[in-house]
Amino acid sequence: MAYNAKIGPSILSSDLSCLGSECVRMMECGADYLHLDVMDGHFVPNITFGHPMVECLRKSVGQDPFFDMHMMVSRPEQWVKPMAAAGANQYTFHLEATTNPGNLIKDIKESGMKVGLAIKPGTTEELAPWANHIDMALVMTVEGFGGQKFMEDMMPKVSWLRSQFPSLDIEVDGGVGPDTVHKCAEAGANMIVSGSAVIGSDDPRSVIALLRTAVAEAIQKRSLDR
Ligand SMILES: O=C(CO)[C@@H](O)[C@H](O)COP(=O)(O)O
Ligand SMILES: [Fe+2]
Repeated sequence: MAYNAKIGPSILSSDLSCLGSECVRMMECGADYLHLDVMDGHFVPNITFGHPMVECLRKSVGQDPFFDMHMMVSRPEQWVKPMAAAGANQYTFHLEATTNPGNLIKDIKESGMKVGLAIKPGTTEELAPWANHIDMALVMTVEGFGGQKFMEDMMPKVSWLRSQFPSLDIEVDGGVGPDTVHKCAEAGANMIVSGSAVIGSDDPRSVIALLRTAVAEAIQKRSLDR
């Protein structure tokens, strides 16, 4: 079991006029990484930001914070090099957005980034053939934008992936917070994206600690059960 509990606030839920200081605040509150949602208004209905913003953020927060780029874009191939140059650490693309995942995985690795592969709620076992070639699988637990209700019916997908790929980093994203994290952790997710529940809280440090404890306890229980 090579994976750890990691908590990544989705900074889209923060005051976007202060993104740099919000990123720093999340890291100071104990975040393990930062989850940055890129939406192009085509693959999903909303628009957020692109690589110029990531470049500014990297300059503002320094080299340390790990940027997990959640690329909710059509044609993810076109942003690999710009995102790598801007300072992204992991490029998480959607399986639904490409006809050639193998080439894209290769390009991402050659650009020096880790590879994340995301699936929308309607996509299931299509991820499996790629699981041994990626660093992380992202199981979406909402459709398309922040602040929505957690889809518990995605948990069998997480459990199945965990049973098949015992060492893979598995991330969940969408509606995850103190009320829903236990279900994710028990199913086998170890990377937790949380936007509104962390950033909207008066005490983000405590929420991050609670999320991490829930995942760490589930990991420990799983290792004892083996
Ligand atoms: O990718 C997405 C939404 O599509 C997310 O990263 C959300 O931004 C998470 O926000 P919450 O649902 O946790 O508020
Ligand atoms: Fe996301």
